[in-house]
Amino acid sequence: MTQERKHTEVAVGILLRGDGALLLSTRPAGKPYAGYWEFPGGKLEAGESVEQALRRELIEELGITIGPVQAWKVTEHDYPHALVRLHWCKVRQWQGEFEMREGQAMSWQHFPLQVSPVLPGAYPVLEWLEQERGGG
Ligand SMILES: Nc1nc2c([nH]c(=O)n2[C@H]2C[C@H](O)[C@@H](COP(=O)(O)OP(=O)(O)OP(=O)(O)O)O2)c(=O)[nH]1
Repeated sequence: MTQERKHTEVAVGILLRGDGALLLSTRPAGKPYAGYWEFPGGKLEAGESVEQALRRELIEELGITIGPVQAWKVTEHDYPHALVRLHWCKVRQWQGEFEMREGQAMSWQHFPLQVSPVLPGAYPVLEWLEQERGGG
């Protein structure tokens, strides 16, 4: 019998600064793809909405409290470790000082990105963001 792989639901934040820069951070040691650059976020816990998960994850990972969350796109990526459904949200306001609570590195980036490698699940969204900026 074939079994459908169950999706892992993930909330991902695209933090946009006034000058158009976006925030990327590295995946902590011990996780799949450790050291790869990604947008901050993480898996939904039981009973959580995308927005609730994103608020929780950004406090846990970065120490910031986010303002309005704009649901933007939904993508899927099939990794060896998981089939993920990524719920991409734009965030333009937040409060608090950035603290890398999981030992990550962070970087505000413009296109073309100056960091690599980036998680493959983020490629489509990076392309759309770049197009929005008239970059190609
Ligand atoms: N945060 C984030 N995850 C992404 C991106 N692109 C992408 O494919 N993913 C995938 C990688 C992981 O399989 C999944 C996120 O899960 P995770 O392991 O980082 O989440 P988590 O912080 O809740 O992890 P955990 O340690 O609590 O299990 O989504 C991205 O840009 N940001």
